[in-house]
Amino acid sequence: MQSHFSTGLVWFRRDLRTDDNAALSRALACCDTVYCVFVYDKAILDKLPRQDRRVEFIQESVTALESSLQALRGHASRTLITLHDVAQSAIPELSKQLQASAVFAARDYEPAAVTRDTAVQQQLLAEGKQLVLVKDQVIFEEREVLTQTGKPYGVFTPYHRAWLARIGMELVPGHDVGRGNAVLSVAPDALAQPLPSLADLGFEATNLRALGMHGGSAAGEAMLQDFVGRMDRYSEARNFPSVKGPSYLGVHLRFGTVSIRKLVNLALQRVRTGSEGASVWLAELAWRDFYFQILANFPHVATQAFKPEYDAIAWEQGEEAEALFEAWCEGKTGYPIVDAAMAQLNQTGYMHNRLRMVAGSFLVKHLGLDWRWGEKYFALKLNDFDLSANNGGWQWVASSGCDAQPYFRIFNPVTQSEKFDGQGKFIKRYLPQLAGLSDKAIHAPWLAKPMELAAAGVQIGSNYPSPVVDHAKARARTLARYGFLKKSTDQAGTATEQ
Ligand SMILES: Cc1cc2nc3c(=O)[nH]c(=O)nc-3n(C[C@H](O)[C@H](O)[C@H](O)COP(=O)(O)OP(=O)(O)OC[C@H]3O[C@@H](n4cnc5c(N)ncnc54)[C@H](O)[C@@H]3O)c2cc1C
Repeated sequence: MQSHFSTGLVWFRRDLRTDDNAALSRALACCDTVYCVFVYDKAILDKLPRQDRRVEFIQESVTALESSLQALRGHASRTLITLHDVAQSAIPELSKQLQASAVFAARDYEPAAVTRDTAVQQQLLAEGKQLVLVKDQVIFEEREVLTQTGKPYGVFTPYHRAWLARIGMELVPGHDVGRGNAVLSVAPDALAQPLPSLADLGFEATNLRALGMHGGSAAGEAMLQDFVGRMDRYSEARNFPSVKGPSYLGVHLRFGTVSIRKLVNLALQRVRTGSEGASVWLAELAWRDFYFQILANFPHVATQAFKPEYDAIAWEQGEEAEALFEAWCEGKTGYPIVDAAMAQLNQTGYMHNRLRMVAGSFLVKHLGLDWRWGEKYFALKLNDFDLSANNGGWQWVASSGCDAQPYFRIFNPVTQSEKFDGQGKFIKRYLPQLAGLSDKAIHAPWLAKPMELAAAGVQIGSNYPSPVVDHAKARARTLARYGFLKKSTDQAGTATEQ
């Protein structure tokens, strides 16, 4: 395979930064001239609603990327070519126009991206050009951490141990982009169009800015710095949705406005000084890699259960099921912790991890709905939506995934609410109509005394819904629904509740 090219093209996708960027670094190292492009891919964008926080985040990130490339080049002329087109055909076309003999990009592991990249590669090969895909999004790819018999891991704990052992005592090496000013080229005049605005792309502004969220690597760095001071307390704080416990970096990881290696190295340095919080956070970053390798090694999970026997579950169907689904999507189930979680998702595009588990479990194990319905809704709404982690999370709550919770473990939404939002602070933030209820009543308002409800101005069935299902009955139905798995998996034992 050729290792030196006169002209190369860097195709930015989920790596919208210059710092520690593997594709950019590789292109700078082996080309005499390097062009850069970002494609607003119509194959993806045309399917999205016209207001989408992710598109706004990307648009801001692309603008910031252009500034970073100009800084790297040491010149304020247009460096990043942007296209609004179908990437699969636009990239080979552009490489022809630029006479680039190689296109460099960070490897993407999602099935649709793999199909697109294979098609691009074939078109380039037909022209005698190369598509050079490099690892950037993950610490270890799907064949890098394997069991002793050379198989992919399906259980997290031994994977995590092997993942840490593979990193060893060193920090994870980064990617140098120092040669930028010598090799980066300005965009040719014909392609040096102004960067498209949101309106140019056919999208409308969302509440992203009002939420204080910004795209771009400077915003990612600011968020990281904000978290660094909290990292040591992560293990205690991360479970309580009203507390600023997690990093909120998911969306920056999704679009590559932070480098995963930088995060892992920061965590590793803290772990080595004995920080429990850093160790737990590092494990979350390993979960991210874990689900990436699950999707890459077992691509059937994108549409089917990881454990095939779980595809035989008979989910609720029909009008009533659809009405329950709608109530869940809109945060009108009558269970405050679930409804507040859904309100957080709908209003901000973020949902706290504990609540993703509780709201997800509620959909599957209280409403009896197919986990894929919930997965699809999260995919539409989450700013940090990532097929591998979302699918892994949903298959975890549905018990159909690798290393998932056993099917007979059913989160009790009221107990979860009492445990993780004891004073109802989170609930009150998203369901202000319940703000007058006591710490005890807020978790299950339908059980409150009429006097307390009246004093708090809460009318069940009017300004707050009655519960759409009864917990005990729903639980019994779920145990029956999953019951046929008892023999085949031999995992049942005693039914437990969390
Ligand atoms: C049903 C369900 C759906 C989910 N969907 C997504 C999704 O679409 N995208 C996504 O990134 N995460 C998803 N998660 C995992 C997790 O909830 C989010 O990563 C986390 O809440 C993001 O917030 P944060 O950035 O503040 O995370 P932090 O707690 O600060 O963690 C740091 C990073 O570690 C990674 N991470 C943390 N937990 C997990 C996990 N369980 N699995 C994989 N990676 C993890 C993420 O990249 C996260 O940004 C899902 C979990 C569940 C239960």
